Amino acid sequence: MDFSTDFDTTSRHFLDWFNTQPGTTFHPSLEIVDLRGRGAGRGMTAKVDILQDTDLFTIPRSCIISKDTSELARKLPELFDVQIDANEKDSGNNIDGQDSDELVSDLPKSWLNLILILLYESFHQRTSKWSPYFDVLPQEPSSFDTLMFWTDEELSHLQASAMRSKIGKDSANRMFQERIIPVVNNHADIFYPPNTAQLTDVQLLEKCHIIGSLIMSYAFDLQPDDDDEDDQENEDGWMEDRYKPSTMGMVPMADMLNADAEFNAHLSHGEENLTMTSIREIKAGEEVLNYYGPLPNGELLRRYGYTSPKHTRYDVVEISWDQVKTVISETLHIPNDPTATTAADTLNKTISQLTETEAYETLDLENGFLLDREAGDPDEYGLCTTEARFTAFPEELVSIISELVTRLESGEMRKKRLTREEDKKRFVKNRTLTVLEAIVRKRMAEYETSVDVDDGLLLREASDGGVGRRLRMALNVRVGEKRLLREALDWTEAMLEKYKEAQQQGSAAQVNGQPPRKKQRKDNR
Ligand SMILES: C[S@@+](CC[C@H](N)C(=O)[O-])C[C@H]1O[C@@H](n2cnc3c(N)ncnc32)[C@H](O)[C@@H]1O
Repeated sequence: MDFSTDFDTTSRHFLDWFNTQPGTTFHPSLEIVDLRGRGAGRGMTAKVDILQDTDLFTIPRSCIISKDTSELARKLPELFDVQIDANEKDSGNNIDGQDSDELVSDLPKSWLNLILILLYESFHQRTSKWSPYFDVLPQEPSSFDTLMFWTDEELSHLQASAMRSKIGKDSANRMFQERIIPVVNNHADIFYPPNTAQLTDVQLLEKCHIIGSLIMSYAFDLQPDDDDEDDQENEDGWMEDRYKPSTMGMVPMADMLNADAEFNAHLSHGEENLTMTSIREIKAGEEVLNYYGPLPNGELLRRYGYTSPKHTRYDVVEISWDQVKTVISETLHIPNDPTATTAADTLNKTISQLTETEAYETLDLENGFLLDREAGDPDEYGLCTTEARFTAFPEELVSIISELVTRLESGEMRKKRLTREEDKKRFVKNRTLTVLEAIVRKRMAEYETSVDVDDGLLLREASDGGVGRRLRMALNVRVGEKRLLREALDWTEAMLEKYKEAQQQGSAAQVNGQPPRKKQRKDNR
């Protein structure tokens, strides 16, 4: 069988099915295309130029798979009536920035509901009204490139990226075993069609991972109605289409769009329908693109299984508190404290005293710190018009290091006879920058290869595709992080240089102003 014809036939069946659903619309200038050649699966392109503000397609809410439409919710209403726990309320689907173990145990009810619904619907796929839709959805582990499905060897190519600790496979297993598998087994008569073999727990667990990953990369949050929800928009008026507190659902056709940091389509949520609209002109042959939010490439890879050069502007590097503490202990002069046995004790004591103060008591050091760029938001046409630049370290990080310098190096300041407030401030700033520089260098050293080596590998990939898709994406993530560290280092060195100049000018000003006598005599000789 011709592989691509099969792919196109499945796409066509899906489109035909979509067009026969009551209330749907699909603009005749659009087509579903095969983008596997560039690792992007199915996507949608414009056949001719499409004007801004054109309705591209409309999906009635009745066509969405959710608790409002699935038979499962009617057959087992008790599963869906459960009140949302206080700690789940408004956690929405926002799983940003959480570590793996918190990640899944806190999974909101809307995710759990949709996992159960999709298990039910996929078991009844043959008779389901969504059958042609299921045919275009990935249903095998091999269809996913999200980090959950990478081998340890593949993950090792991410080197020192914090993404490796954010996959959460163990906690996902636990959550599926505790909150999904027993429900399916206890209601096997409903979940499985008559005369079908039940899955073993091992098979169910694998299926849960597939469905969980499908939801992560395909599902939408269903806002009640855009008109009622104006206040949920961010400053630029962009509501990201995922990860908001609400019901989750699978939205046929909307999820056939790929996405990028620059995009040209937007999904609005009406009372009866969801409508995808062009937010600027889409030229013939151009891909129609949605927006997943300002995600760094590592996060894009974890959730969606791809990386994009346009998302590099949102790249981040995590710095753990342990790393900060190690550098502080290696860089600052820790004074002798008769009540502490070692320098490490003195440092710990100083940190405890500091974090007990009002200014720092709410700071959770164990969360670490995030380096990123000032990247701005896409404009109303979905374009990123400002250059993304590293402009500062996180305020809390700078503040805590400055405080520790002030407390730990007061003896150094005395030794240097720094009595004027401005001299002390300059000293603290300088030492803070020195610590920050050392932190960045240490973090850089954790990656096994340099940017140059990685660039060489990426060049090889570009010329002969030699390194493979997953290694290329891992390279994109780790190179992006290293470039950000490089920018942070350049910025820090430039600031240190500025302070050095200011210090020199400061001492020159002292000489010109009220110079110490001894020095003046010496200079005059
Ligand atoms: C909502 S689906 C989009 C349709 C999908 N391409 C398909 O074939 O079904 C999201 C998935 O599409 C892929 N994708 C989305 N945007 C992409 C892009 N810019 N480049 C490559 N793959 C992309 C990723 O695999 C992602 O998990």
